[in-house]
Amino acid sequence: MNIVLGPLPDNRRQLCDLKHHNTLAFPKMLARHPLRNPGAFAASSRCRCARTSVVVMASSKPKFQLMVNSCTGKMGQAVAEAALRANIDLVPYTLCAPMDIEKKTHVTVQGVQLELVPPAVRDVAIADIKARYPNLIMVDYTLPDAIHDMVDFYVRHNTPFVMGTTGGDRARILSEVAAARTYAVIAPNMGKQIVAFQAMMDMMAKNFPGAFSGYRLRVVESHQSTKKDTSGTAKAVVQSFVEMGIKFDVSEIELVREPKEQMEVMKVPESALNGHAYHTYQLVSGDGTVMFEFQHNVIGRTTYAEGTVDATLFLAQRIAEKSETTLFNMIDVLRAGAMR
Ligand SMILES: NC(=O)C1=CN([C@@H]2O[C@H](COP(=O)(O)OP(=O)(O)OC[C@H]3O[C@@H](n4cnc5c(N)ncnc54)[C@H](OP(=O)(O)O)[C@@H]3O)[C@@H](O)[C@H]2O)C=CC1
Ligand SMILES: O=C(O)C1=N[C@H](C(=O)O)C[C@H](O)C1
Repeated sequence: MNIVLGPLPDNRRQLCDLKHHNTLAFPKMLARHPLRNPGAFAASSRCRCARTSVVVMASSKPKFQLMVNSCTGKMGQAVAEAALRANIDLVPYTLCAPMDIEKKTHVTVQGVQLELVPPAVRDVAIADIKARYPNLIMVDYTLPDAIHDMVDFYVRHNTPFVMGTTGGDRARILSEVAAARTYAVIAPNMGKQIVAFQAMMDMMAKNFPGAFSGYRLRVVESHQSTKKDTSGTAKAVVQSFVEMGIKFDVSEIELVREPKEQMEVMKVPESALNGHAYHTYQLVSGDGTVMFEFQHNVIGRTTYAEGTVDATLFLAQRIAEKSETTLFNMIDVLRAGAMR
């Protein structure tokens, strides 16, 4: 007889199914049962006795270790903090930009020291890090200038990664990562509700192409003055509007980076000048009689950091089950019900 055990939430029933087994014959399996020890339960574990063969398909939480790169930066720091909140094993290293490591060797996240690994030594260091942390996933929030170099690094070392960094040649990045079959989640926005908004716009474009033809689009985005590039989120959303029939080039997106204008025009609170993301998309009909406006305004980094942690958990699950698909975006993570 074969019993195939399905994923959660059937685990309660699974435990009942297991009760008829002689527990002495199955000590290992019962010890690894998700209800007893969720962390240690591996996908596709197999257990046999004289009477019954049990193939366990469920995996509640695959074990992995997370290395958050660029923890000297705002998002790197926020993601590392979110990972600690989620009790994820944080690897005590972080890739950083070229710097003088004679002067600074570590960065601290919530009291945890992470050793800085600059580009000059990272290709050597990674072998040792992978040996010590065999189920390694990396998170990348570096800068548009560094994005291709970082992608090449993850691909070269076949290191699964979640990338929120914007900029670069997105088509080139996606095709390179897909061709290498390196497990990855890549998206310009990790905030759950913003991802849902993007999915909605995408569905509208697919279902009603041309629905807004003849409309004029105005896109205004405001971010902290240190942000050099145009919002990656705005660029992605504009793509859906173009598919809905609107003529618009991403170079027409209006960037607000001046603190005075941010406070007076965009109504950004002073306390958020160093970390905010305000986006407004306004669509007006050709004759000016109809207007639509969509807006998402975010203060701080928490929503993006939490979404990034969700993406790492999702990716760990896909790796554990040896998913045929290796490249994902945040809409995939949302659709899988993997966002808390
Ligand atoms: N997907 C999403 O939801 C979100 C995406 N983002 C994107 O994330 C990126 C980072 O944003 P943010 O954290 O605010 O920016 P920051 O400027 O605060 O941080 C960038 C970090 O990257 C480091 N860095 C630069 N080059 C390298 C390199 N070669 N290797 C390793 N680290 C490097 C910088 O180091 P140093 O300072 O020494 O140069 C810095 O610590 C941007 O592209 C932004 O648009 C931001 C928020 C949400
Ligand atoms: O740099 C930021 O801050 C953000 N960058 C992402 C983008 O460019 O779309 C996401 C969000 O806007 C915050």
